[in-house]
Amino acid sequence: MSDSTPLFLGLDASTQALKASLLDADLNVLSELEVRFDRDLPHYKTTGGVSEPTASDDAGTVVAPVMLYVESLDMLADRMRAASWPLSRIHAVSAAGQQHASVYFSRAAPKIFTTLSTDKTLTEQVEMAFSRKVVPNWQDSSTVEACKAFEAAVGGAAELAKVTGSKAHTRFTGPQIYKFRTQEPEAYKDTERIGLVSSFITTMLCVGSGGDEATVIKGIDESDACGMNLLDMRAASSIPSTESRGNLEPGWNQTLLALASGESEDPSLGGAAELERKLGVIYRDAGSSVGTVGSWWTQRYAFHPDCQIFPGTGDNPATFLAFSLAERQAIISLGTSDTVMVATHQYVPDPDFHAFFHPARLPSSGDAFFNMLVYKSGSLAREWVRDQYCAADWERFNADVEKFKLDGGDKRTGFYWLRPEIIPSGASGVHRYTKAGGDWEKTGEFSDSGMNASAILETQFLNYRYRSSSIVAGPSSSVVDTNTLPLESIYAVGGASSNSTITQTMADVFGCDIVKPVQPADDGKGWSPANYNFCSVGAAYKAVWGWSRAQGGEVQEFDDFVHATKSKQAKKAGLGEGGEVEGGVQVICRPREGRTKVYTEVIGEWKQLEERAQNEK
Ligand SMILES: Nc1ncnc2c1ncn2[C@@H]1O[C@H](COP(=O)(O)OP(=O)(O)O)[C@@H](O)[C@H]1O
Ligand SMILES: O=C(CO)[C@@H](O)[C@H](O)COP(=O)(O)O
Repeated sequence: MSDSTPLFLGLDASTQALKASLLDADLNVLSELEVRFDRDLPHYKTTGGVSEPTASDDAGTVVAPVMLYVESLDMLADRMRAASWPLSRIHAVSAAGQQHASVYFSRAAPKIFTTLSTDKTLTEQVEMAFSRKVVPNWQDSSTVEACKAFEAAVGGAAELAKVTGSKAHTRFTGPQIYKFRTQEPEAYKDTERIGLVSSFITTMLCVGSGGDEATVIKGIDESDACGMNLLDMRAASSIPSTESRGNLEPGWNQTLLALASGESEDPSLGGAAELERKLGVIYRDAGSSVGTVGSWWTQRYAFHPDCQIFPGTGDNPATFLAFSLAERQAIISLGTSDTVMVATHQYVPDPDFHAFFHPARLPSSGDAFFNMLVYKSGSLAREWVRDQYCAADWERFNADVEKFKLDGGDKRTGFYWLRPEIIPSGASGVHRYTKAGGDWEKTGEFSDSGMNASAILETQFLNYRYRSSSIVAGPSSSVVDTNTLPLESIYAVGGASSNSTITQTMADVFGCDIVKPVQPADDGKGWSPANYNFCSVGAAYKAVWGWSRAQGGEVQEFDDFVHATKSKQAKKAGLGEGGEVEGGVQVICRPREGRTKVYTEVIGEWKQLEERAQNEK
């Protein structure tokens, strides 16, 4: 790499850390850095990135101090400089932020953000730029009343999902704004703008001295806006003439804005029109720059004055971008919670899961979306089974999965909802069923405790397969076809994807390949697993895509751009494809002969049992 080649930065402001990835124009990840909130900024006294609840907090309140995020930016910038990252060669930056969480800018913010001194840190200068000192975290569940009001306003959970892509969720931004406006009307009045974490980081990248007060606070990315319960995602043609959604396309739903802003309760707060103004523009083209890096960054850290800033997006949309999914491909993240993301060209709203706009589509291209399923009972539930029944040992857990996996004989299944589950909604408790010839019967414990290991994995993957089938079938299909395999391949990521018994079971249940991304090894002698932070890397891919478009070359769809650039990357590294590596992706598990049939035969009955278990006390 010569000393003048352009570099690109992706940021990920997630729950527990602010992370950065440095890439070159061929999408090679060169280096990564992070600031971990609990460890590196202990004076904010957070645990897992969030504050201890205070006596005055409502039940379920989970927040973090906004200045924690500001100070993490100061610290990250210092770390990038200390690690000798060539900041002056960074040509474009894009950020990702934890979804749903909102940041409240005060009336003083535009002035503060355009009159900063380079000699001082952000932390020393911007405290008064926020009308709310805390950021409600995505784990917050204190807005149950607001959620009820949101669903009632449009005719129920299914209707709200049709309008906004999701039923009401306590963590979503609309219900959070409703709560803030109700509990702190004066602070709401003093709020100039409301952003998401992604738009807040994007804004902070543009601050300095001498900028334009009117535009220094940036708008909200269209894909991230889908996590707010405020954006009307319906096609314009399907909106009844009696409903309006403002001037933008797609735009904020006016009924929901009126509700969140308390239009009928306290007109002095400005109603829907004022809330719409506070939310600002929606960026429809994530590959179009929102401005250049602010003078605070150029003067203090020697960023190049032409460095372009691209709209920030949510952490899940950014992770989605790191994989450029084709239709019928999915990402399954086996982390603390399990998350499934499936790409689709149809808008598939469903109260069980979330629909988002594709986070990097050309305005001229057709519809593109992804659906996301979020499960609380991911690794924590698997760990519980391991600890209760498998001597707290993954090796033993794996051996039990193999020994007791379902076959053509006696059947058993279990549901392990240790905390109230998201899908199916509100399901809780541990429920086990067996079938030896006749009907399924509820049982206390299985005849062999090792059966729990296979039961939990099989039930989790049958669940993900069943819901993936309904996404792939599209909105018009009322019956889920469980005989057809929904997916062609799955990217497995997250901590538990290192366990090959788990990924093999996933391959068997879904009947498709499980893959992982690879990149040219540092020694140039082959491929190595891409173990980078996919979220900040996905954000950086978007910055490279947007920057390349601005260079006047051929305008490509994001996914085509990433595929073409990666093949170039492989060619440059002298690496051929073939064998287990194709398109920068390595197959790690293939379904075993005869195994998928076992699951296809049982999935219908399994679904009925899931409904039964959901209704059990
Ligand atoms: N060998 C393994 N087998 C199964 N699960 C594992 C294994 N190693 C790690 N995990 C699981 O991975 C989880 C952490 O995943 P990670 O993606 O790091 O989480 P997050 O990013 O959500 O904090 C742990 O809770 C653990 O149960
Ligand atoms: O709420 C959701 C998705 O709906 C979470 O996935 C948040 O987006 C936070 O993610 P992390 O900070 O844990 O990565």
